[in-house]
Amino acid sequence: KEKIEITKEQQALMKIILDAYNRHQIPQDVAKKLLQDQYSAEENFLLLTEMATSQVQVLVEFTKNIPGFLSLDHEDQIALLKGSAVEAMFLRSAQVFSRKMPKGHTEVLEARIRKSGISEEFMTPMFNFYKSIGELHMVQEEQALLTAITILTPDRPHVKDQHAVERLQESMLDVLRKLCALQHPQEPQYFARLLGRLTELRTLNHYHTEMLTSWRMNDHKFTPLLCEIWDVQ
Ligand SMILES: Cc1cc(OCc2c(-c3c(Cl)cncc3Cl)noc2C(C)C)ccc1-c1ccc2c(C(=O)O)cn(C)c2c1
Repeated sequence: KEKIEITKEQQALMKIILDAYNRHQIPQDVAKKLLQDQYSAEENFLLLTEMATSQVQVLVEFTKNIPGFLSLDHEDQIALLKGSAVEAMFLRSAQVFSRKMPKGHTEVLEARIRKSGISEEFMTPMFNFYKSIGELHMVQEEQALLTAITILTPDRPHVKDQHAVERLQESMLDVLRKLCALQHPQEPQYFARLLGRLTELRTLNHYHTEMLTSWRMNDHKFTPLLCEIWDVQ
């Protein structure tokens, strides 16, 4: 039985990532609106757009706290953020569904997503993903590391120095691997299951692009920040 040891510097890295993950959350007033406003498809779309915009801001702050990220080439930093935003947001909203929010909020949020102009064909993979994340019962550290690993994916479009990104991602993957082994000793394949979710996440990118197109076809407007990060309009 190999002795799994998380080194001092890996513990320091873990603490930085976890603090950043917990420090940046959607402001309560935005989350509270979930329960108040009306339920028309229009209202729901606007609320979801507001949450997505707030979530992108949260994501940028989190990313800036990933050790080594700010030392990357500046254009690569942008390419990584644009390339991973949708996946990181699906990961976050899945985690919110599976655990974080007070009971009532989850149903309300699901109802709003289901009635916001997203066609059925994208609902199924989205809620299947939410369910598959929920079934993992990830601890905060695992969620934070998985988000950082998603952001540090080297083969995003337009990334020039992929090796520099790979090195950062590999150090995160090593900590996550050890953490999984320590947290789930009786489930040796748990780490592989987590990485499998990252593959499922990539398929959601494709659906999301179609979702954006269909919203735009119905003349839905996005905020400047979403237009910039998702290259729409
Ligand atoms: C739950 C959701 C949805 C969302 O995006 C909403 C959207 C999506 C889309 C869709 Cl529907 C599902 N998953 C990912 C995408 Cl990105 N695609 O386009 C839009 C808008 C532009 C209509 C953005 C953000 C949250 C979200 C995230 C975190 C929290 C949170 C906390 O951290 O404590 C509390 N609350 C209420 C949260 C809500």
